[in-house]
Amino acid sequence: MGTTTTGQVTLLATGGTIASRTDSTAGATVAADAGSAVLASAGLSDIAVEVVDLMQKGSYLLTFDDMLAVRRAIQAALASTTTLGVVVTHGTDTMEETAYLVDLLHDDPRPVVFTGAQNAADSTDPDGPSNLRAAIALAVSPDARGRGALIVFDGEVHTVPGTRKTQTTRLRAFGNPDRGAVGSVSTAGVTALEPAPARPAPLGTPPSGASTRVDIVACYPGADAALFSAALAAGARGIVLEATGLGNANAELCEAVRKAVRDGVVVVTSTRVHAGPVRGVYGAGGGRTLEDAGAIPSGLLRPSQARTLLHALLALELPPEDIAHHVLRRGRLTGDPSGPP
Ligand SMILES: NC(=O)C[C@H](N)C(=O)O
Repeated sequence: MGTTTTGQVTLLATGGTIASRTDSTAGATVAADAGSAVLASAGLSDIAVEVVDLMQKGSYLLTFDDMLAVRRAIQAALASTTTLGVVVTHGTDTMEETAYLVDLLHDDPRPVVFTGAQNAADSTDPDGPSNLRAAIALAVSPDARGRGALIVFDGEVHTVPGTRKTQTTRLRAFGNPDRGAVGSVSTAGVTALEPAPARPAPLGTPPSGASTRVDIVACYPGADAALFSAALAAGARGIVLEATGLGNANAELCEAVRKAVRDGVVVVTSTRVHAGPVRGVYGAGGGRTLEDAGAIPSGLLRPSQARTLLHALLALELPPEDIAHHVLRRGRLTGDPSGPP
């Protein structure tokens, strides 16, 4: 790897395809390997790695509180002054949510690097070992300090806001359509990163998010307010709209949003479009009407991360004005050219 280090990396294993094998009788692929097996697959001998087995799950099974458990395990690892950085092995489906929650709360200069795999550990061409080698190289790199959480996958390094899973099968699984990758890690473990951007102050860590319900409601041609109302009836304190285009809905949904906001529910408008900011431009049920109804535009955050942010802010019991401030500010942090953070 070419890096001389004193200290160790903590490998926090949570499951995912990087730890998965296919059961020949059931024919299904499930998380099966402990962290020690995941580490052994990387074949590293020149760096001390301490393995912590936190869970063994496909990331599609995780709850908000599982993600908070990842945050707490990172804090515990960083309590040791000899820990240089933390690598989290994680399923790819919801890595963008866990990494974003960790990034929002991270209050230490040492790096937390998320990685995983597209091909299972027992496949003919597993990508987990090379991704893990890159993640460990990044975790010990002085260049990675002060950047919060990072995602490394297929040699690319991403800051977390705005980054998401963009491929179901190809090895380059993650992308940030608005700002691109911020660096790379070579197969020899050499890291090259753009200068670190300024980071906002970390949020406090909520004790739990289990009693805070936040739903995502999709907008599409002909959508009525039935699903939005069902979310409210189920107890949602926050709703993220996966709106169309610049962040548009329709008159019926806007009316439902107006009533919900009046009742204290926080509504955030995101979009189903790949890239670009949400903007309140259109009336008659569009994004401008949604803003008038009290919905907060998510900037460049897509529904998965807008929901994670809203969940954290509501679990922290912040007042609605503060929630709006955080959503507006952090929605711009992914590189929206329309304004400074
Ligand atoms: N590639 C993956 O890791 C997908 C997996 N099903 C997960 O999210 O756990």
